[in-house]
Amino acid sequence: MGQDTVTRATAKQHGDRLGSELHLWCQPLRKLRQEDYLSLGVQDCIEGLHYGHLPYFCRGQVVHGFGRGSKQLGIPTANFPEQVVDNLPADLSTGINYGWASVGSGDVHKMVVSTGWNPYYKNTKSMETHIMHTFKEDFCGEILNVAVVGYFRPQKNFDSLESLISAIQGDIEEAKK
Ligand SMILES: Cc1cc2nc3c(=O)[nH]c(=O)nc-3n(C[C@H](O)[C@H](O)[C@H](O)COP(=O)(O)O)c2cc1C
Ligand SMILES: Nc1ncnc2c1ncn2[C@@H]1O[C@H](COP(=O)(O)OP(=O)(O)O)[C@@H](O)[C@H]1O
Repeated sequence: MGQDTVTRATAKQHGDRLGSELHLWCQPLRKLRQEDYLSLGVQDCIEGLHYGHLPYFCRGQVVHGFGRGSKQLGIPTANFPEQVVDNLPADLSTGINYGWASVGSGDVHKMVVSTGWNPYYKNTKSMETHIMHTFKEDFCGEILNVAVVGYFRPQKNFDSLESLISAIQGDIEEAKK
């Protein structure tokens, strides 16, 4: 299946949800070569299309989370509001995914995103995105756009904060490949 097929299928699948915004998301995917697709998990995308959940596009206004990302983990994560989390499709697995993100109409960067109940903290369901970019300022209140293109692993419990941090850093390294 060629890359145009993936983006057309994606556009058809998600067109109603995102309307005219969608073509913006197809651009970074189109620029990639076949081997980049595979390393980014486009095989996952292709397989995901059969199951109807990947790639998954969503956007929402960034809200404050539980205030632990920067302070406890040293890894800031932008939280989606309840409406976005509550409207995630039932067939989108919880766990750790990766893909692309932009803030407002800014540049598109790689990202890792964690969706679920954070077994280490046992909180309410959240969807938290770490964008692999250094921002000059906090962007709480701005619109976050994400394109989830692949899946890494389920959320896990850990016996120490250090182990949780090390797992997240491993995900970030994996997403750089
Ligand atoms: C890539 C990534 C992987 C994560 N993996 C887990 C996990 O396996 N288990 C878990 O309890 N939380 C996991 N988290 C969620 C962190 O616990 C969460 O981001 C942290 O609690 C900060 O939340 P806050 O921004 O709402 O304060 C992960 C977060 C990211 C970005
Ligand atoms: N690279 C980044 N990825 C995600 N959020 C970032 C990043 N850089 C700065 N931020 C900011 O940090 C905030 C998240 O910080 P965090 O400490 O996890 O707090 P909270 O739990 O209150 O959301 C985001 O809302 C965003 O404004």
